Amino acid sequence: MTPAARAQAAIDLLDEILAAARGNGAAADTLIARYFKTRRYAGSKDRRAVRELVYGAIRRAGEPPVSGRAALLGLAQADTVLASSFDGSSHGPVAVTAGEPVAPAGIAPAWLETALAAAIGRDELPALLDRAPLDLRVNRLKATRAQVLAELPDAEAGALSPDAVRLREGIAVEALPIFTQGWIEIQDEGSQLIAAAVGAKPGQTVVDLCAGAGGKTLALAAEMGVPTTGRLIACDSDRNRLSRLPPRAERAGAAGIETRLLDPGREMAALADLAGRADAVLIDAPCSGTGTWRRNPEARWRLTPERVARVAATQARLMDVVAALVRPGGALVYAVCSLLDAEGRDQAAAFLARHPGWRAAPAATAGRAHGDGRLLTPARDRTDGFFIARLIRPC
Ligand SMILES: C[S@@+](CC[C@H](N)C(=O)[O-])C[C@H]1O[C@@H](n2cnc3c(N)ncnc32)[C@H](O)[C@@H]1O
Repeated sequence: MTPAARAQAAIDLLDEILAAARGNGAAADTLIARYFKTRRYAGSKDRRAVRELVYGAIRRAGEPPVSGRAALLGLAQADTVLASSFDGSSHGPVAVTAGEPVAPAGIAPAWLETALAAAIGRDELPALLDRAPLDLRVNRLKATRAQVLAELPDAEAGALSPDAVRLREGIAVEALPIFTQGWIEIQDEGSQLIAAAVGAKPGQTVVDLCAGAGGKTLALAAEMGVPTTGRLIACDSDRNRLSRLPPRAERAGAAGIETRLLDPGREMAALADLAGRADAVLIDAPCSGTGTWRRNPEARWRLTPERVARVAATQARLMDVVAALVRPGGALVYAVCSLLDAEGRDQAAAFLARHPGWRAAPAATAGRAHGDGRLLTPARDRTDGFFIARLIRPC
């Protein structure tokens, strides 16, 4: 592909990504993969170059641009080579006309910038869109961090989690023998700290309420040394996600994890037998994902105040419902990969106000104190953005 043809491909993709953002369609990565599936003439260098253009344009535009072309013209403002590809050549973008819309540069839609700046300060906002490193979690059930580092000469030990290994450059981790043998999982170092905040121990009963495909469940299993005399119960309302957990657990050597599919709004129907019996319950709650823009920068084009309010209502409901599972003196660990106070600090404070006698305990050693929990941010902690609170039921 010529540079101009690559630019036109990026414009077409950006149009698709914008339409998906408006209509709650597929993620950018999925759309890019689909696009190239039907364009076999594009070689690996073309794909990489188009992807760079697409993500560069997405990262640069805080507000959703009016079109893919406006997004790429915005990126071209600081890139003369890209600007010169708007030359009207065949397969390339038509030449620029006077007064054409150009997407303004920005971090996020204005309402989100204001809300995030209130939580973390304006200085930290640009790092929300940095390129994320690739973090791995060493599976203690199968290997030590020293063994994994010996297999990955370009990796370094993570600074915050004892199991973290960080790669500066993305590599095809899933093709590595140490992956197929279950020594490692792909997991952001901040996510590893959420699992650690649960403080799960052998012999305990631990519930992972929103386990998804089990990223944190497997970290909990490694802490508990499964199989043990304890119980680890992974739940989710999404059958597909939850069905991906058993094969991962098998690879990780984490036998004995129970899975339970929950009916949203009727979660306790499947959990009643555990009432008052859990040493710890982790709610890795569904959230707006404002802390993960390093990986999904177009997610900020999808958010609306109404969406945040909806997800916040679900978070509060889940906390109230499953508090009943926690035994006296046990812990409810609440976490979101969002930096909005409406989903983090304010949720923990409102829960404590609604549940007299419960108290907040230290949730992690990393990050900064924020209300009744802790906040991890890309700028200060070099992790995705998270809020974590550890709430203790009265004895
Ligand atoms: C942040 S994700 C969890 C990620 C997962 N813990 C991990 O480490 O990979 C939130 C999860 O909450 C689930 N969820 C949403 N509503 C739920 C509900 N009412 N009960 C249980 N899970 C729910 C979603 O399906 C999603 O998998």
